Amino acid sequence: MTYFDKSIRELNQALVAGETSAVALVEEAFARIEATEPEIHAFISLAKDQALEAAKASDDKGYSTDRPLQGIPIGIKDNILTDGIATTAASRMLEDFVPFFDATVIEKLKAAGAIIVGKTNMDEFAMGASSETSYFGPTKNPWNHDYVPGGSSGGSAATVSAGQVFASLGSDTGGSIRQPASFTGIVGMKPTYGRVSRWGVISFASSLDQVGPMTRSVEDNAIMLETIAGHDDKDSTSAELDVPAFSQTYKQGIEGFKVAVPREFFGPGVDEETKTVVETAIKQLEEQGAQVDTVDLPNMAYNIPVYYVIASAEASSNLQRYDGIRYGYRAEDAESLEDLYIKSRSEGFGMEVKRRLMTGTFSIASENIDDYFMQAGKVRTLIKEGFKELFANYDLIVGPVAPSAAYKFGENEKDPVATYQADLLTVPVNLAGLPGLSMPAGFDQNGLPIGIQIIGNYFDEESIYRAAYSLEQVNDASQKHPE
Ligand SMILES: NC(=O)C[C@H](N)C(=O)O
Repeated sequence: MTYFDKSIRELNQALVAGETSAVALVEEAFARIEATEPEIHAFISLAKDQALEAAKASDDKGYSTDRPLQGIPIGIKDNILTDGIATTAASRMLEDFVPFFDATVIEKLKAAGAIIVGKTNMDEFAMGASSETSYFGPTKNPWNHDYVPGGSSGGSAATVSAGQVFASLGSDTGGSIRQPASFTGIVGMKPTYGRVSRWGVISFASSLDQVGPMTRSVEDNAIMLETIAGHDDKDSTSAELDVPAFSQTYKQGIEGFKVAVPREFFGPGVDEETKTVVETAIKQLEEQGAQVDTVDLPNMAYNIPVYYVIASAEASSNLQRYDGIRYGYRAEDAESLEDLYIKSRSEGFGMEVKRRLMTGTFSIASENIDDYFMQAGKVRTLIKEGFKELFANYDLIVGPVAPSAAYKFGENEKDPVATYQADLLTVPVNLAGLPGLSMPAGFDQNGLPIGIQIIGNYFDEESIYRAAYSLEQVNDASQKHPE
């Protein structure tokens, strides 16, 4: 019997009833990984021995319905530290780095009994939107191997979409959970900034980064977020708020919810198929009891420049630690200290990372900071204000996740700015620090998934899950899976 079309709760019931075991689930996960991985390449490293050991311990302990994640095989993005399992951020710089402690989110997942099968592929240091910038080579889209799975959490998306594991963790700085979820037809949640601890997560842009779950259903997603969320003394940006019971309230419906649809989310650059699919899904939300209004969201045109100034500036500061001395890649035959810095960083970082570090360093140089970084900060405040005004009157904001479905490999390679511009619908959510979810809404003419984005007010992931679940009941896009 195969369990790979089952939800986490169904698996838990099967484990409680003794119909299967964690060892059987892990073995099945690895059988599927061995069958599909040569084509898909969702993982940078696998941890079969550790996973089987954890599965045995889990089976010995026994199961109960209040521990839904116990015994469930999951994947973890390779920028989240895992004790004893290599964590590379898909960079040559960290190729040999094996952490000796777990990130807080990993501690929490392990405490809940989840079983880590491996570390998923990604764009190098999470910089990219196609997983093509990985030092270890790209991940393929399980729906069609000629197409990218999105990024930067492309491996986490592909492994869940391909049914290798039941859930994964991704990180989202400017869309890195939501866009690959959209491209691979799964559910991806970027929680509110501060909802989930980032202690032990390799920093990219600290005012934007958030960790979140990627799953095949809304219910699975709510279970995962409930497990990883909450205040952490080790991360001063994590909010001192109780975690709502997301996995209990998601079925409460959306009768009377006020939903805003910004005109700007359907502007130039967004293709017609995407608009049609998302508009149909919005009608379905209306049929479920939501009151939908078309609105204006000002300052949308500034999102991309503001994001790429702020994210790159923060990256240039965060990535200074990779200097060839403390840890990470060290170039051989350096002739001086400066030479060591230059050679190690030149050889250890890939093209896209270097591009961000150079533009980021430029925008915080003393002669430029007022014109670039400070200016971007001011516009960011205006962008936040725009959302705040909408949320004074609305419960949710919805629109597309990305301007199109997945594209073919190599399509954006020569034009990094085109790749940046495709982030236009996801980055405003990070700039404002709001929660946003992507879920399947339909398909394009090539049969590739198209997602809808549901954005909530600060720390209101609950309303997002309620809307997402309501839509999941009437929209059949979530029912389809790649062959
Ligand atoms: N990291 C992300 O969230 C993805 C975004 N496309 C970036 O490259 O910055």
